[in-house]
Amino acid sequence: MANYVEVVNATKQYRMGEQTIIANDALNFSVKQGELAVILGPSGAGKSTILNILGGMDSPTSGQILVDNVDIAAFSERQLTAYRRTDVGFVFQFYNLVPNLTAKENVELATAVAPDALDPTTVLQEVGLAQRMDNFPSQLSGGEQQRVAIARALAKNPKLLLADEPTGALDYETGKQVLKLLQDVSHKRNQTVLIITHNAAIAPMADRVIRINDAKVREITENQTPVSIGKIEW
Ligand SMILES: Nc1ncnc2c1ncn2[C@@H]1O[C@H](COP(=O)(O)OP(=O)(O)OP(=O)(O)O)[C@@H](O)[C@H]1O
Repeated sequence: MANYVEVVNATKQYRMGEQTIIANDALNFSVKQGELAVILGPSGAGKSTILNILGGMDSPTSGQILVDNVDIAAFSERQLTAYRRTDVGFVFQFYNLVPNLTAKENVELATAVAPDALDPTTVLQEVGLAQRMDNFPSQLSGGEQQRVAIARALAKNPKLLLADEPTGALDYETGKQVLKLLQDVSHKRNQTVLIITHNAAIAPMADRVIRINDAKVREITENQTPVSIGKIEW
């Protein structure tokens, strides 16, 4: 299968006065369509930097970022805005839902601007929230709020689903349920999913594990038989 995401010599430098910080140092990796990839590394390794670049929220200093054969590193601001709106679903650690909108309205907010959007009700049913659509975020548990956030990301029918420490704010069991949902989404819908985490224990659930440390890719492993999240303990 062809590569769907291809990161080629991607470098990101930040200038801080006299100092230059290299957050990503010539990263090379690829992800195939429908794969669940985990980008693993300790704090400060450069994970958020590359995820933000893949999400069109930042651009690399040099290198190519091919998504579905298009180099988004060469995009103008206007093209990046369109890319963020239609091609990327983002899931954050702290959900980032709009508090005075219901679960369904939060999803509708995203689908309203996405041309290939899916039906919000159907997607909310799929993530197990059929009974909670008219609830506000404050009436939902952390795990349920994260499901709304995943539904919001999925309903755009994005090319990429990106998740930044999606279980960081959740307890162990709830975190596992959210990871299972992301694994199901990837395998059942052929949705390409990238998760960044510092939790090495979840690596066996991924089709591909990209280990990053000190701004560089250190190791890439492909799991031919990813483990169901239910079988992983940490
Ligand atoms: N806007 C910025 N300006 C300057 N330096 C930055 C900026 N963003 C990130 N960095 C630096 O780049 C390096 C990589 O940061 P990044 O946030 O990508 O790491 P991370 O692996 O996501 O860490 P964490 O798990 O703690 O979020 C760090 O040294 C960080 O201080």
